[in-house]
Amino acid sequence: MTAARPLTRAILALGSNLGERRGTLSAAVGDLVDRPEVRLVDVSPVVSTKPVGGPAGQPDFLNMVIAVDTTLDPHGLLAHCQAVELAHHREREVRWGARTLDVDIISYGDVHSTDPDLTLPHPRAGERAFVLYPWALMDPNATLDGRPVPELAAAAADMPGIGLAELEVPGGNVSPA
Ligand SMILES: Nc1ncnc2c1ncn2[C@@H]1O[C@H](COP(=O)(O)OP(=O)(O)OP(=O)(O)O)[C@@H](O)[C@H]1O
Ligand SMILES: Nc1nc2c(c(=O)[nH]1)N=C(CO)CN2
Repeated sequence: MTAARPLTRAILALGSNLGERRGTLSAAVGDLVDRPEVRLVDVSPVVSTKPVGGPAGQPDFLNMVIAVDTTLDPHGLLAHCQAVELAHHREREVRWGARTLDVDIISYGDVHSTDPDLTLPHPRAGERAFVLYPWALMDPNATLDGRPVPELAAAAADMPGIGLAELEVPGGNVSPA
């Protein structure tokens, strides 16, 4: 008999700038936690953000983050996130191009990895207000590599393009475990 993996806290970032963005984010949160190995711990507000990088003329994004506790290993969690992207018709054509749904793993416990298929923490998270700002709203005490997320958010270059999209969030805020 194999021992069950311990629960690990992971931070996932979701973004959508094509289609019915709010409905997609809401459904994706449901899909991400619709298996016994993944439990929803916390949900950020949804923010409206200007596209950073990628082709010009893209629509604005809605972005949010969630915290989950999971018994999946890091690659199992990545495969699950990618399956949820595919279920929402995510296509990979242009780097940083418009997409119905993007799900990135921002952190997985305190695991560090330089594997290009799964770099942890996410290599660009510390500069991205579209990740840091909703994360700081969800958890003002959060840290990324030992640095306070609210400070990183305030310093992020894409901050001026950001605003709260709505305070009603998919799934509603749930209490930390
Ligand atoms: N922490 C991570 N979370 C999600 N994907 C990752 C991570 N680290 C590496 N990857 C790899 O990045 C690849 C490209 O992912 P994706 O198409 O979502 O990139 P992107 O969202 O366009 O850009 P970015 O990586 O800058 O967010 C994935 O196939 C995945 O294997
Ligand atoms: N505003 C915004 N810009 C982006 C986003 C995103 O989610 N929001 N995702 C990207 C690649 O992951 C690249 N640029």
